[in-house]
Order: sequence, then structure tokens, then C-alpha cells
Amino acid sequence: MLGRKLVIDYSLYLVTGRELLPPGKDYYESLEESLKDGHVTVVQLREKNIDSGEFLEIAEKSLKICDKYRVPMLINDNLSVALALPERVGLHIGQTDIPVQQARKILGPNRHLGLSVHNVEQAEAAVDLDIVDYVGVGPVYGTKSKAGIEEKDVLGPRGASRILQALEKVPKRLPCVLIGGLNEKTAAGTLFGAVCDSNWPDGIAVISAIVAHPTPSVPAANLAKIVKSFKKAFDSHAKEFGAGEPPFTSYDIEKNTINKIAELLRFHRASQYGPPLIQTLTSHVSSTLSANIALAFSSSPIMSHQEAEAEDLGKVTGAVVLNIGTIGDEARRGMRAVGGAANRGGKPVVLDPVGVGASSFRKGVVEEIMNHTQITLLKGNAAELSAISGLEDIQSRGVDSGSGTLKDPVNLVVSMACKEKCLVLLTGKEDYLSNGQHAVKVSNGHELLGRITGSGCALGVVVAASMAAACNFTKHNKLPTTHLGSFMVHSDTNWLFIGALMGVLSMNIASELAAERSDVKGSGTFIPALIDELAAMTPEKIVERAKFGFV
Ligand SMILES: Nc1ncnc2c1ncn2[C@@H]1O[C@H](COP(=O)(O)OP(=O)(O)OP(=O)(O)O)[C@@H](O)[C@H]1O
Ligand SMILES: Cc1ncsc1CCO
Repeated sequence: MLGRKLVIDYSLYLVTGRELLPPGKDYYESLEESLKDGHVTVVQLREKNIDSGEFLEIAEKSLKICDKYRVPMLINDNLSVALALPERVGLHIGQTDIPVQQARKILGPNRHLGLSVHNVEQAEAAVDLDIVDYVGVGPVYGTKSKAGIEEKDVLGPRGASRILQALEKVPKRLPCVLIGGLNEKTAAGTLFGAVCDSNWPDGIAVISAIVAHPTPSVPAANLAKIVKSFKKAFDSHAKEFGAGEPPFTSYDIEKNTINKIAELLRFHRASQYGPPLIQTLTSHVSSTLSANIALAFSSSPIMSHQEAEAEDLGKVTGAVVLNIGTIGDEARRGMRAVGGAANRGGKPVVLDPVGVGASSFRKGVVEEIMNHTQITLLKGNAAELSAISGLEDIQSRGVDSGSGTLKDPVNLVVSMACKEKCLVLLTGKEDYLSNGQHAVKVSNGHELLGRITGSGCALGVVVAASMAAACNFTKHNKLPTTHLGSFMVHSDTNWLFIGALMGVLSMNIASELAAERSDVKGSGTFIPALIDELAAMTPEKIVERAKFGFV
């Protein structure tokens, strides 16, 4: 690598866009307001359709403002404008601009040079060349400032994460900035979502969220806070566990687990917060059973998938379930709105990717959901989780567990939890739950659960209700938490994990008690008995019957 002088903090990278200014707003005034509080860490001047003379004039005036606030400046595309400015002004180029090797040759070794990359191949090429100082990775979402972006080119956090993985190969880390559609709503989930095995984004590049705002210092401060929280949570976590591990601080999760579960169920049953509202977007097959199961488990179901009411409901929900069982266009749109509202409110989100391995349509839907929403818990049977993880040892033919057995279920849940940065619950005869550091195996349950339709879907609702209870519990006991999208980093113990485990145990122990009843003759009579036994579930029954262990 060449020794360059300028060291840039990429945390909040402002890209200018005079065409996006609110009516009547002066460009220089907007730039000064954006920088004055010290939140923006670097500025890129982006000017389209003007000649170099005018660009240089704007750049010279902009540089005065940047210098005043000690913020480094970069020029977009225009090599001659960059060269006409002092060497401390860098250049950012795209894939269709002057080839990067030539740009470096002309700029010399010391001028800062950035490159946009849109896919893994371009990222690998940038790494191999070893002549740029950082890359911009995007577009993460479709954006107003770059018309003509097609859906297929939009990376989403998961696509960005794949590019970060490719960048990781460089001996000296190549910094990277996420760009495209980032704003106060998308920033946190995107930063976390783009983290891969041992690489992470250095910051976010923002255009319209700042430039189009009448008071740009406000979004600048909010966005800087989000990046700072990400870095704080992520850095301390990464030091301890490595970049790809999810940011949970559950060091003492194995201690007194059963007592914690009992304490949480006691709190949930008597909660002064009232039954948590569980918004469930689910199949028409599972809807009624899931709603009754939620009621039996001291929760309040609402089975709405309407986009139009997502924001209103988001203010009052305790948790949401996104179940793709019989998903159509309306629910697909609804999931985007409901998932976004839940993430912004810090509410747990359960994803049930029903039958995901059965069709490419379902695969696409799940990929889409995981891109627009930060999932708190991913729940699936062996075929479903294998399909998502890319394992091919189990072929999915439908929506039920079937007879698939996995060679290494513990490794599957642990690695998926690390990769997807969420809790992962694998269901079947035995259930496995992991947060990426710990994995627990639950052996409770009854085979009748496998002989009724929608038991897995209903379990998703019970787990969501249990995690909503965990959130109320931490709030009630004033346990310190950090809200970052739907991530909740608990400094004491991971109550979301405890909550999810409480849900799994409650449902499975209820199934055993139901199956033992003399009035249960088969799967038909089992369903009402299961609802009754879940309603009658107590901390004592869980303590007495729970069969689980850390594996
Ligand atoms: N043979 C079994 N023995 C014990 N418990 C079981 C058995 N089969 C399923 N279960 C339990 O049933 C619940 C649902 O898991 P399952 O894997 O059947 O979900 P699913 O395939 O998603 O179901 P569905 O698609 O019908 O909703 C889990 O709690 C699981 O432990
Ligand atoms: C049978 C069935 N078909 C689509 S969803 C569903 C319920 C189990 O998930």
C-alpha cells in the first residue's frame, strides 16, 4: 500500500446534491449547517451536468467551509477539478469513470482515492489492485438521488454483507462505506445487517436524508448517533467475540436458566403491562389456531397484514411474527411496513419461513424479508433452515417438518445465528435454540404436535409473546439495554434468549400434558387440549418437566 497522508473517519459521509435542496435553501448555507456541529466526518462534492469551471468554483467555496470545520473533502468523478485543488482534497470515482489505475497514476500516491463497487467481482478487483483508499458499497436500497436503479441491482444489507466478505481478503483492511437509500430509519439495521464474518462497515454515506432536510444539522446529529452506537456496541463485541458474532452479551446465560424462565413466566402471567399485542402476519391455514394459542398464553393477537395500519399498530405491538405460509402480494407489502415499524420501535420480530425450500418464489420472499427487516428470531424446521443456510442434505417438499434429520443441528443453529445475527430456533422432535455463542437442546414435546397443521406457526407466536414479555421484564426491572434497530444488547443477561426458551418449553410441555389426558384420542381432540394446557401452564410445571441442556 502507498503511504497516504489523509486519514479519514468515514462514519458519516455526506454526499452533496444541490438538486435535492429544499426549495429556497442555499447550498452553502445547507453545507455549513450540516457540518457545524461536527457530526459529518467527510464530504464528497457531487455535481452532475455542469462544466468543470463551475464545478471548480463551487468546490473552492465548499472547501473553505470544509476547512473551517476541519472536515476532509472529496471530489466526485472529476479528475481535473480534483487536481486543481490542494492535495488534501481527494477523488471518488465510479466503475464507469476513468479506470482506477489511471486515476491513481495521475493523482500520484498521496491523494485520497475512493471507488464505488456494486458487486463481489468489483470488490475483489479493488482489493487485488490495492491502490484505492476505501470503497463505497451500494446501492443498499433504491434511492431518489440516483434514478434508474433497478430492483436487481439493489444489494440490501445481505448483499452488502457479501461484498464486505470479499473485501476482507485484503492484507490491510480496505475501509468501506455503505451508500444508497440510507436514512434515520434504515441506518441501524443496515449497519448491523452488513456485518460479515470478520468485516464491518466503517460508516454510511448519506445524500437526501441530510441535503433535502430544511434543518440538515438535525438528521446529521441523529445519523451520527446511530453510527456511534453501532460502533460502540460492535467494537466492544467484536473485540471479545470476532466480527461475525451477533452483538449479544449473554455471558451468564447458562447460569440459573430454569429459574430465570420461571421468573419471566411469573412476570408475564401477572404483568401490569397487560397482555402484549402480537401482530401476526400468517397463513390462512394457521391463523385461528395461532390466535387462540396467543390468547391462551396471556397475549393479545392481531392478525393484520395491512400495510396501511402498520405504523399505528407498530406503536402498540409487543412483538411481530412474519410467517410466509400462504403469502400473497398484499401480505408481502405488509411485511415490509410491519417489519420496518417493529425495527424502529425495537420490538422483537420472529420470521417463520414456512416451506422456503419448496419453491424459488418462497426463497425470494424470505431473502426480501431478511433484507428489509432485522430479524430477532428465525424459526424453522430442518428443511426450512437447511434451505436458508444453503445446506442440501434435506430436500423440502412442503411446509411440514417431514422426516428430515440433520447431521449437525448444533452447528447449523450456531453458524446461522452468527451469520444472520439473530436467534435461531430449529424445530422438530428435538428443538435447538442458539444466539451464536450458546446452543440449547430441548427434548420436550409430543409427536402429536407434528400431526397437526400449524403447530410450528403457533409456536412462533408463543415465542414472539415470550420475547415481548422479556422486553417488558427488562424495562420493568430497569435492566440496561441498548436499542439498535431490533437488536437489544442486555448487559445483564440475554433475556430475549431466556424468553424464546420459555416459549419453546411452554408449548412443548403443554403438548405433553395434553397428550396425557384421557379425553385426547388423537390429533383432533389434541388441539383443544393443547390450548387448555397452554393456558394452564405455570412456572412450577416448567421447572418440574423441562428437559433441556446446553450443547
Ligand atoms: N415428533 C415430535 N416429538 C416432539 N415434539 C415435536 C415433534 N414434532 C414436532 N414437535 C414440536 O412441534 C413444534 C412444531 O415443530 P415442527 O417442526 O413440527 O414445526 P413446523 O414443521 O414448522 O410445523 P407447521 O408447518 O405445521 O406449523 C415444536 O415445538 C416441536 O418441538
Ligand atoms: C398447510 C399449510 N400450507 C401453507 S401454510 C400451511 C400451514 C403450516 O405452516
